[in-house]
Amino acid sequence: MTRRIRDISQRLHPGLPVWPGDTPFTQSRTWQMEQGSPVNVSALTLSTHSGAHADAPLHYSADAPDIASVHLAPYLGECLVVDVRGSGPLVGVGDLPPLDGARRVLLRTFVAFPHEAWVGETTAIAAQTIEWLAGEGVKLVGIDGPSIDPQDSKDMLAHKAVLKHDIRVLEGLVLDHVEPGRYELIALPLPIAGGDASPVRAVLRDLA
Ligand SMILES: Nc1ccccc1C(=O)C[C@H](N)C(=O)O
Ligand SMILES: [Zn+2]
Ligand SMILES: [Zn+2]
Repeated sequence: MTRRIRDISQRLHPGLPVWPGDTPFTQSRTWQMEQGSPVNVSALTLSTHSGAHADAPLHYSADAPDIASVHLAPYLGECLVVDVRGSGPLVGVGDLPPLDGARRVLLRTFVAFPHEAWVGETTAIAAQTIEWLAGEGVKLVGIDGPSIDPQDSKDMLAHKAVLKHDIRVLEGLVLDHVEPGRYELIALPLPIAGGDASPVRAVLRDLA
C-alpha cells in the first residue's frame, strides 16, 4: 500500500518572496552544456530562511547551536496539523485543540498561501502558546507564515520561548492543501556549518 506524500515546501525560484531586505533567491550556471561543458552546474545565492526552512537556535541566540549541530529526530516523525485560521495576530492557547500527545505541531494560518507576494501582516504565535506547547511535551512547532513572531517584533518573544524550551521551528510551510490531522513529518535541515537556518524539503506522509 503506497502512503500518499504531500509536499508542504515552497518552490525556490527567482522572485521567491523573501523577508524585506533579505537576500533574493538567484541561480546562475557555473558550467553549461550549451557551451561545451559535459555537465550543467549551477550556483545559488539565497537566504538561509528561504521558503520552507528550519531555524537553528543560533538564529535567535548568538552562542546557541548552528543548524549543522541540531539533532534530526524532531524533524522526522508523527505530527499534528492544526487549522488556526482566523486566530488574528497571535495564535493563543484557546485556538488549539487537544494535542493528544503530539510531539510535533504544524499550524495553518493562511487561507491561501501567498506564493507570489510578500505579506507583511501574518499570524504569529503568542509566547504563552509556546510555553503551553512546551508543557504538553511538544518538540517541534511549524507554521506556514514566515516567522513564529510578528514581523515587526523587536522582543522576539516566541523565539525566546522556543530557545528556553529547546523546541525546534519550521517556518514557511505550505499547508493550504492539507486536512487537519496526523501525518508523518519529514523535513530535514541541511548540515550548514555556522548556519542560522536551512531550507528544508518538507513533506507529510500518511501514517502507516
Ligand atoms: N529573513 C529574515 C531577516 C531578518 C529577520 C527575519 C527574517 C525572517 O525571515 C524571519 C525568520 N524566518 C524568523 O525566523 O523569524
Ligand atoms: Zn526563519
Ligand atoms: Zn523563526
